[in-house]
Amino acid sequence: MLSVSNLDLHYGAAQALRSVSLEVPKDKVTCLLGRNGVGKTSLLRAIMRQAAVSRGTVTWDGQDVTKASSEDLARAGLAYVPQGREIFPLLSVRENLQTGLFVLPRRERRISDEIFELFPVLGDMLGRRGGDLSGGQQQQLAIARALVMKPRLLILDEPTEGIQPSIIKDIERVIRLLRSRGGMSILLVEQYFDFVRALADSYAVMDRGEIVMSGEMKSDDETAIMKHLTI
Ligand SMILES: Nc1ncnc2c1ncn2[C@@H]1O[C@H](COP(=O)(O)OP(=O)(O)OP(=O)(O)O)[C@@H](O)[C@H]1O
Repeated sequence: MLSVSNLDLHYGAAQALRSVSLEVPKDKVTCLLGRNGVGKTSLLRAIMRQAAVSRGTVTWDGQDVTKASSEDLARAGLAYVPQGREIFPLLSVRENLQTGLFVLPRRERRISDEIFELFPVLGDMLGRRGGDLSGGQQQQLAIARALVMKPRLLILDEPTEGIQPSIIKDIERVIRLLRSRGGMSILLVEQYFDFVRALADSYAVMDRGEIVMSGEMKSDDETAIMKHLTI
């Protein structure tokens, strides 16, 4: 389980996270919701040690990882798909996928067939340059590259952003499959509530740097959640 307690994060004088606490239970899908600019990405970057916190702790399976390196976190089973995907545009699809292999023991360093069962389109495009893929295909590649690492926690930052509906459906199908298979926790950041409604086991809503609501995903809470997502 990932456990975040009382995180504060500042950009200069501006405070982006205010005593944020969040739990991501084992083998469940937890969704972090909130409007633009409320601090969702900052929280993910703090967890992944891409941004320095001014207070608070992050533990993973009971170990304090607040000061671990990004590489240690990857080896400990955390994989992060950032917003905007950040695939390598000049590398081929195969080479992009191979960049995820470094965290695995040497004898396990191969891309499993399962990746292409989840994302058949990537199997047809192995030699294509990442930068030549459509936005939706790049998102699939970014998720696949994270899955190559065989993570125990998959962190996805707005995977539906700017993606066409048919590929959103594909990504939803993959998350549903990973969830039903077990062995992986998922932390999904979204603004698009319709996407998470049926996928999430639990949720947290952020507003202005704080968690303002959280709990199990129940239809009773939808109206209150929506209030925080609309302007
Ligand atoms: N590197 C940075 N330097 C200064 N301010 C930043 C930086 N990154 C984010 N911010 C500010 O911190 C606040 C939280 O931003 P953050 O990106 O975490 O929000 P978000 O909820 O993920 O929004 P979005 O959905 O647009 O990504 C915003 O006011 C943003 O302008």
